[in-house]
Amino acid sequence: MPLIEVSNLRKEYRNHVAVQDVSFSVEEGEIFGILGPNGAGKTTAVECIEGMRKRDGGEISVMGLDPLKDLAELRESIGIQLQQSELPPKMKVWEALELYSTFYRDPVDWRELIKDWGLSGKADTAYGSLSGGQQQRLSIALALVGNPRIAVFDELTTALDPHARRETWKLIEKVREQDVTVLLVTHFMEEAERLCDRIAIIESGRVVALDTPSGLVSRVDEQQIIRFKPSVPMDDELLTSLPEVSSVTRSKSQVTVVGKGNVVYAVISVLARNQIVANELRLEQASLDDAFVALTGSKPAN
Ligand SMILES: Nc1ncnc2c1ncn2[C@@H]1O[C@H](COP(=O)(O)OP(=O)(O)OP(=O)(O)O)[C@@H](O)[C@H]1O
Repeated sequence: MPLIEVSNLRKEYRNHVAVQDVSFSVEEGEIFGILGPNGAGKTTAVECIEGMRKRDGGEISVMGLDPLKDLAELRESIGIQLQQSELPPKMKVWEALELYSTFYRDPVDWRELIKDWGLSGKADTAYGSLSGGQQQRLSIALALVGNPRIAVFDELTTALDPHARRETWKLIEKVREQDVTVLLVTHFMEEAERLCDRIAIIESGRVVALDTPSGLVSRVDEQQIIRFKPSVPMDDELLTSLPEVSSVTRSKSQVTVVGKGNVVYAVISVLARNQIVANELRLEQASLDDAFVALTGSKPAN
């Protein structure tokens, strides 16, 4: 039985529908990703699962519990990451952990969490004096202090530099190794590809695709991507008029053509007929970025 089951979730804010119709299920032990452009409804959907917001329609079951009816019970089993502004800057690491321990019936020993999450020696440090990475580790430790079976991380790495982001990925994997199922909201394609067993891509409040990272990529796999720098200025119309070509975009002097079937032959032939040489020609396979663009029409975050 799935640990989390969401069916036809709907949530409106006044006259704006943030989540139209979202369904997915999360199996025990998974890192399940929710990916989508800004404003797609990702945070609203997970907040309905956590019981932080009341849904307007659909069904949610978290370990058999309904967030609308069984909130107190649910809070015992779901660890929610701390938002940046939630702790007073002068609160010490041990004070935060001890305070959070009092919220739960069966907390783990926070002294163990301090060791596990690399905060030894920082117990007496004020939250505001921790580095970004240390604050992130404390945020994870606080999510785990109630000994949850599920942890929800929403944009955990957004504010971090690429190095700290990669360090945090190791921590998220470590959370899973401790038998905690992870629901991960992210903007980052690389993060989703690296960490998630399955990903739901949400756009405009709907799930537009749900699959493993490689399953998502294979949906656009028959697409081919050709990049080159034309030897002379050229009109995009030459390429967009080809039936094999689905899009032509430019970045500085580079032309990127996406198409299907015999698109490589078609493009090279039309360039040759017009005496255009394709310099620095590269052919690429589809990636999760391309899948995201093809499925949502939006550019992924870098
Ligand atoms: N409290 C609120 N009141 C009114 N509208 C809201 C509220 N919270 C979110 N929205 C709107 O609902 C839509 C979905 O927002 P949500 O934060 O769930 O999206 P998201 O996919 O998490 O976006 P982001 O990636 O930018 O965080 C957006 O149009 C947003 O402006």
